[in-house]
Amino acid sequence: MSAKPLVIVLHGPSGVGKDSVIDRLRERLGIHRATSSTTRPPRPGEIDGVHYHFLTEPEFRRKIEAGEFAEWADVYGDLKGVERREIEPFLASGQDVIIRTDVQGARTWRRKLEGAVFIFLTAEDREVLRARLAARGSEDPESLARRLAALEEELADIPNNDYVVINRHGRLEEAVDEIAGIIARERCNPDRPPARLIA
Ligand SMILES: Nc1ncnc2c1ncn2[C@@H]1O[C@H](COP(=O)(O)OP(=O)(O)OP(=O)(O)O)[C@@H](O)[C@H]1O
Repeated sequence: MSAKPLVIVLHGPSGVGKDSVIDRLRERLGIHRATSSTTRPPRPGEIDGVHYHFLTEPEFRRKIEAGEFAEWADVYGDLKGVERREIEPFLASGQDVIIRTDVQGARTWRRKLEGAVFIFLTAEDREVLRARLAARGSEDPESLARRLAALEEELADIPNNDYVVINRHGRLEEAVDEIAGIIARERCNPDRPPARLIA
């Protein structure tokens, strides 16, 4: 039996290291990261087609109508989503795809994907996560409260995932090794149906 290409859905609390892990997996395994599309304007340094596909709202809505989005949502007034072209052609050519998302997105992807592997990335404990949020957030207590609530919502989703990986402080490479191992194993898992988007 030949190995089947995989879709990995990676999520976890803000600041836990999702982008860092994905960057290393791309370097090591050549996995394709599904680039999201958004209607928000690019921030300084962000490149169209690399960090996001930046679309106007009419363009985004036209693509929704045309069925081009695998998943999309209105996030505080900005439209965000992942187009099918970021997933299907890669699977067709035998390449693995990794999707970075949040807990809301993970819920949607569970309905939209068959055969995907859901990985929750977290830190050593809740206190590390809370401290990280407090350190990088604004002083605005409302925004910190919103971040802490989002953290609890992420953590409550842990049991709905296939794997939980801990990204320990200063030990990024160990988390990357662990995920690379999961990918190698799941590619050959005879019980997992081939990854596909549910139309
Ligand atoms: N194992 C680790 N040890 C120490 N620092 C780390 C580790 N993993 C990531 N970091 C650092 O933590 C910060 C946040 O990482 P990153 O941006 O990858 O997180 P994220 O989950 O993608 O965040 P967000 O969800 O907010 O976009 C970065 O400065 C990164 O270099």
